[in-house]
Amino acid sequence: MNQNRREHRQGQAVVRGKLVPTSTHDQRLLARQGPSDWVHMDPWRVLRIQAEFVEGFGQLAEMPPAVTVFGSARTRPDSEEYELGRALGRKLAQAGYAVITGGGPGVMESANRGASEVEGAMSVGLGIELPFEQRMNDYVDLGIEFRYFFVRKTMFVKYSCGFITLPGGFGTLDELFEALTLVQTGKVTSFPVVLMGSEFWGGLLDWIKSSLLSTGKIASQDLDLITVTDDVDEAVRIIADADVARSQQRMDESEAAAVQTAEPQ
Ligand SMILES: CC(C)=CCNc1ncnc2c1ncn2[C@@H]1O[C@H](COP(=O)(O)O)[C@@H](O)[C@H]1O
Repeated sequence: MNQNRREHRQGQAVVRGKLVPTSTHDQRLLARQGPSDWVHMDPWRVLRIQAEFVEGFGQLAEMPPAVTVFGSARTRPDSEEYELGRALGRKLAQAGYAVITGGGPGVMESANRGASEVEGAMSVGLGIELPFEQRMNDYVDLGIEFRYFFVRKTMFVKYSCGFITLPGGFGTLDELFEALTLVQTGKVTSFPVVLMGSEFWGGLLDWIKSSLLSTGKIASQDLDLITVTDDVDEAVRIIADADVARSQQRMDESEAAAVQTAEPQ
């Protein structure tokens, strides 16, 4: 048997050899030009997208409180950043959090690896179908493969109580700024966004202040949405403090609702 045949994961399926497609589901969905039969299939595609949401929600419904760790797919296992991600995954798991990543290599692998080293902890990978071969890293206990980036992103936000971002490239920046926009616009509340690596992120923060803040593109309180640290313990503490604040807020809200119901109309 040929062990070197090309392999590709499509949702729950694995295809090999000549069945490996030349494009991904995301690419086909986003392609605006081309034969018109693709366009006519879009309404049907919605059902597949819907199924992906159903599958994701179903698989993740029983998750304990979780934290998502983002960062470069290209970080090497012998680097300091990898060690940082591994230590972070371990500390988050020791604090009782499940660790969610994109399930890929680099920082994702390091955080999953750290979590997997803690007895009883849960290490989750939410993978994405990409045009080139890749596989879920070995340290994932629960792995779910998504066809569509936007479905996967919903899962990261819905099932975690904060994001911690290590150094990364475009993918990491996309995830970081999406999280910040959701918090800034009040779509999610009490949701900490922590950047680890002050040297790496320093330049971006300077630019945010010198360009975005100084020209009024963001408000000064928006800067408070981001915390930068090099300390793994501090990163975990920020997440845990926000958790306490969120629980308190929920208790206050349900008490207020109970008082309102009890009051005579
Ligand atoms: C070697 C290589 C590039 C593999 C790519 N394999 C991947 N597998 C899963 N998630 C990914 C992958 N690449 C990018 N991402 C997503 O984008 C982020 C990293 O992108 P980047 O390397 O910073 O821009 C991750 O947090 C992840 O959610």
